[in-house]
Amino acid sequence: MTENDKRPSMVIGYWMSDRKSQKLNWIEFGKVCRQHGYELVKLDLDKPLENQGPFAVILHKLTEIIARNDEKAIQIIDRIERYIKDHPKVLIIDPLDSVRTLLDRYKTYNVVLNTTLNNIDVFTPTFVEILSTNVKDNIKKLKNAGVTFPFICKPFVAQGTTYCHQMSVIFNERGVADCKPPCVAQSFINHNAILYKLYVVGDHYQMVERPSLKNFYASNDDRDTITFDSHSVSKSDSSSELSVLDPSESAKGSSIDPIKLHSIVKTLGSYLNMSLYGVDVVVENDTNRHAIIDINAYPGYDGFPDFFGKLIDCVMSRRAQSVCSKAYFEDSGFDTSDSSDEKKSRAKLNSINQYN
Ligand SMILES: O=P(O)(O)O[C@@H]1[C@@H](OP(=O)(O)O)[C@H](OP(=O)(O)O)[C@H](O)[C@H](OP(=O)(O)O)[C@H]1OP(=O)(O)O
Ligand SMILES: Nc1ncnc2c1ncn2[C@@H]1O[C@H](COP(=O)(O)OP(=O)(O)O)[C@@H](O)[C@H]1O
Ligand SMILES: [Mg+2]
Ligand SMILES: [Mg+2]
Repeated sequence: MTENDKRPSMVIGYWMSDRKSQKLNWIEFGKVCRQHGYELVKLDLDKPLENQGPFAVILHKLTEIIARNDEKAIQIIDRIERYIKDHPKVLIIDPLDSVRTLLDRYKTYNVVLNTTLNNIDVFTPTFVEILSTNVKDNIKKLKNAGVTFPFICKPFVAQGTTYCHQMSVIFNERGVADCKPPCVAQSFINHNAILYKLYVVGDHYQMVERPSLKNFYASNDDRDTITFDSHSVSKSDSSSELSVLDPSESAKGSSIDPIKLHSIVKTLGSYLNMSLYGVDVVVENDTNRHAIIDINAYPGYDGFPDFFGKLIDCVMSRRAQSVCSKAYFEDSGFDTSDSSDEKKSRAKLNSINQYN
């Protein structure tokens, strides 16, 4: 009998950085898993996964490896993707293609743009990708796209690198030279320095309030670009001077609309095909429109009550869904290991779900 034969049938293979598992106190999740009949096993990314499973679920935060994109990282991701392809019954939280979309801010904003959220005054501020250092061309591009001053420049890569949270606020044409391509330029939305973070775990979500950037206004060529690291502004313990409203401005609170938050979660979950994600929302002063400014794969969940309880619940309900849909389509003669059939089956399932 080998080590693997002794294991219970339901193993959750997981990977995240040691830093993240320590922060989450991940050992406790092992206990929760055992109470629900699962065993939690950390993946050894340097070895074939075949010898480490069999896995019922793969749960991961691989953003930093996907974003690294060097030879070794590519090899690791290839190995994982091959395993997933060869074992179509393994549930993956979350699919790597969905995570890749969220690693690219430009793609992410386009996803939001194409949802129906606009109908309920939830929007993504006007944005454009900046790929060149040619200031004249960039000014033209910004104008054509309708990006207005001030705007915020964000690195293309959204997560998993040291530079991806380095941003700048640009006030005038002179400042356009400070854009560091490849980046996304996005109109700045004044929101009285309050950020709402929506943390999502499957069907559960929680909103927490965080500090954010103060209101900014366009300024003729006299105002210099502000550069900042977002992690020094919008963490629960941040106290940046960039969050202090000017004395002339009243700190009237914006009113967050719980129905809008609910719609954001219900809508984005299916568009993104993600179970573990976070959405940053700001409420525009005066209009009260809700702007989605950032979406993060597997965020920090700081302040999320009973995170592990909700996580195991999410794993179990996603498994139930995927077992049911696979069984249904195997009965109907679909080859669920064939990705084109998988797409067809998903489309069919979606149409069935509309009637349930
Ligand atoms: O560690 P935290 O709590 O700051 O979590 C980070 C998230 O913060 P949040 O929970 O939204 O306040 C953070 O969200 P923001 O982009 O800061 O809004 C990222 O998701 C970050 O991921 P990565 O390290 O860039 O891959 C997250 O970092 P990881 O810990 O997941 O690496
Ligand atoms: N369009 C915007 N308008 C106003 N403030 C913004 C906008 N986009 C980002 N911010 C501010 O910048 C911070 C970082 O931006 P975000 O897109 O969330 O990047 P990160 O992935 O680094 O968290 C936010 O927490 C918010 O304070
Ligand atoms: Mg953010
Ligand atoms: Mg982010």
